[in-house]
Amino acid sequence: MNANPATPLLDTVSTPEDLRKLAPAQLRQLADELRAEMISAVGQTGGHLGSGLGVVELTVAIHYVFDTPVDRLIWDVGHQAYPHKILTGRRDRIRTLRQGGGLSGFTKRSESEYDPFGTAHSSTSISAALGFAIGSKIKGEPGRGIAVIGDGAMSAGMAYEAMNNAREAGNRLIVILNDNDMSIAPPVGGLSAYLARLVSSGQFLGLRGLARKFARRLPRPLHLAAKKTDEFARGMAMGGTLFEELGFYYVGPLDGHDLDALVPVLENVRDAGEGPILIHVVTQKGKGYAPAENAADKYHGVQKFDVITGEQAKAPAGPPSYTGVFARALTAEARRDPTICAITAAMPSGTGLDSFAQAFPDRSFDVGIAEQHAVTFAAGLAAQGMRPFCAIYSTFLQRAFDQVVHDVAIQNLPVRFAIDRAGLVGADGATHAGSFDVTYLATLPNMVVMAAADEAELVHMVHTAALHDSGPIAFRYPRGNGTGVALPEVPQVLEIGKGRIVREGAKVAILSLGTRLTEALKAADQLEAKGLSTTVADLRFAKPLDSDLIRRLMLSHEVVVTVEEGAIGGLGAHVLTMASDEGLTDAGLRIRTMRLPDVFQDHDKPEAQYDEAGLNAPQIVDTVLKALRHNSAGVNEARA
Ligand SMILES: Cc1ncc(C[n+]2csc(CCOP(=O)(O)OP(=O)(O)O)c2C)c(N)n1
Ligand SMILES: CC(=O)[C@@H](O)[C@H](O)COP(=O)(O)O
Ligand SMILES: [Mg+2]
Repeated sequence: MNANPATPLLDTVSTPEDLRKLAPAQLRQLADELRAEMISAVGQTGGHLGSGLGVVELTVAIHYVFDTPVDRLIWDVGHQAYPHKILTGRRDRIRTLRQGGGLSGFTKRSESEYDPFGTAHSSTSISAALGFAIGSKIKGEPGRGIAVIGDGAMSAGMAYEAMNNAREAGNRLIVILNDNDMSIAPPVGGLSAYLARLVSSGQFLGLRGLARKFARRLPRPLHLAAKKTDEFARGMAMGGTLFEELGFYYVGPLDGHDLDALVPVLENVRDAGEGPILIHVVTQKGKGYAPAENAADKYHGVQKFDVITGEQAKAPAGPPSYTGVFARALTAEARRDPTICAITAAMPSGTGLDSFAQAFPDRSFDVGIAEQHAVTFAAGLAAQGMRPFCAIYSTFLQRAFDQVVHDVAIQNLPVRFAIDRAGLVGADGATHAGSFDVTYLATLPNMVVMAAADEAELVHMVHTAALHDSGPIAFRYPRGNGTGVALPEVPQVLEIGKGRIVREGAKVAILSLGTRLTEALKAADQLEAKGLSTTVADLRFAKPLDSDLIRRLMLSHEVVVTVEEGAIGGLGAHVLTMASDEGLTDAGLRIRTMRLPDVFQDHDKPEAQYDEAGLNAPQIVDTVLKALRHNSAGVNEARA
């Protein structure tokens, strides 16, 4: 018991070992203190709030009952893991969340032994937990795989691939379905309706009902043991659930905020003979904090906020967000063209399609966390003569690469890809960086790949994509706000594969793709101040390249530098390939490609990330100067 009641219990709990010394009766107080600490911390840092609030009791109960970190606990997506981080030795750093050098906003192996697996992209937890479970079983080591997965994450196919394979793990795999009837937006699809039926069909299980139902689900020896408890009553048979059909013992639904129900069930499950087991807990996203409970999005992602009022810090009024510009441009296109429709994979607000859906509910589709399905669904729509816009963050589109190749590019279907969060995204870090879309798309035959240099260009690209019926086309744009440039009254149709000269010079040419254009122009000013006349081109297209423009600049300038917000294999690679194919590099032309470094960059502010990546104006200037200092011995000083 807590020696000094005046001391908050949370102050006595640094790790789960400390937690497990508490009496069950103390867990309620601990959970309340944990919730308060999380609200206080996120009020100062911003981040993901609603999800973590909903799993405070679950976090306490899991660490209380199971032998973490020997039992491998994996939080699907990981955005709900702040209470987990506070209870696993990171309370002292919780106010560094999502800041440069601070804690990650998701679970991360390098951060703690209590984070056995990094998460952030959804629906990976069951597969990973299965891996841990089978691994420890084969090695004869103790330890289970415990996956906590949300109802939203359960809408992704990968979760079923894992469950289909789970029988191998026996009782070493435990899946806890955290059903709060929310994704980022309200959940969609048949699964959501099914879970709602499960929850509504049986009352929340109290201990008696649980002992009854749970006992019925256990293999005979344990069933008999359960029979002895004074709680046991004649069991009621629960109709076979989807999960039981997949080979899981289904336990639930139970109240995920009731520690008196959670702890005994988890203890039973811990000691159960067979498996795998799926425990269905029902929680409330935003639980315990009225501003979150009352918000439509349950405060899924928040800015810093006043914990008393819940009022979030407002970003200073500035240029419109790229997301908002995209959504308004697409809505205008859809007014003009009834075949235009839009698809999101559970990110209606993040992609701006929530506003599109208000205007065109019958032409807007939220398919759940199902990017692979989203792409092939779009391919089907396109094959049927619709003009589908698939709006998926760059990083999440990675999950559907084969669908882009196999179902869209090979068939040359006119699917439009609106790729938001292109480039470095800041606080979400490496898992969410939009680093690879130019690399993985511009390599595909038939694909057209555009990158908007500013919000006016984005309007033109939405229009160009809307009218492009001869095959797939993608346009990318970053997280955050535009440059403040005036938006066009009338969008232009851009000529496919044609870039534009933004600034005329003579000695140095900077070939920019996307929003690095601002830094390229700053660099040109600095180079001009050093007497180096600099041309700046906005190539607009990574594929097809504007070969005429690039050739002309290469034949008339001494140094050519490409700059892009993407990894190797993107614009620079294509320009170098074109130059070498045409022998343009034979005459000693100095070409340098500037791109994201070959590392996964941690979270920080985007401007700091681009500084670290070496893609800001001073680094562009430095690259040019080093290229000009290239000495006759052929040793490139740039490497020095
Ligand atoms: C592959 C992928 N697509 C989209 C997202 C964006 N995303 C983050 S959390 C979330 C909703 C998750 O819902 P749920 O699993 O129910 O968790 P909850 O927030 O309700 O706790 C989504 C769509 C993601 N992380 N990964
Ligand atoms: C956890 C998750 O994957 C999403 O909530 C993501 O963090 C949203 O990113 P944006 O904040 O860029 O919309
Ligand atoms: Mg949910």
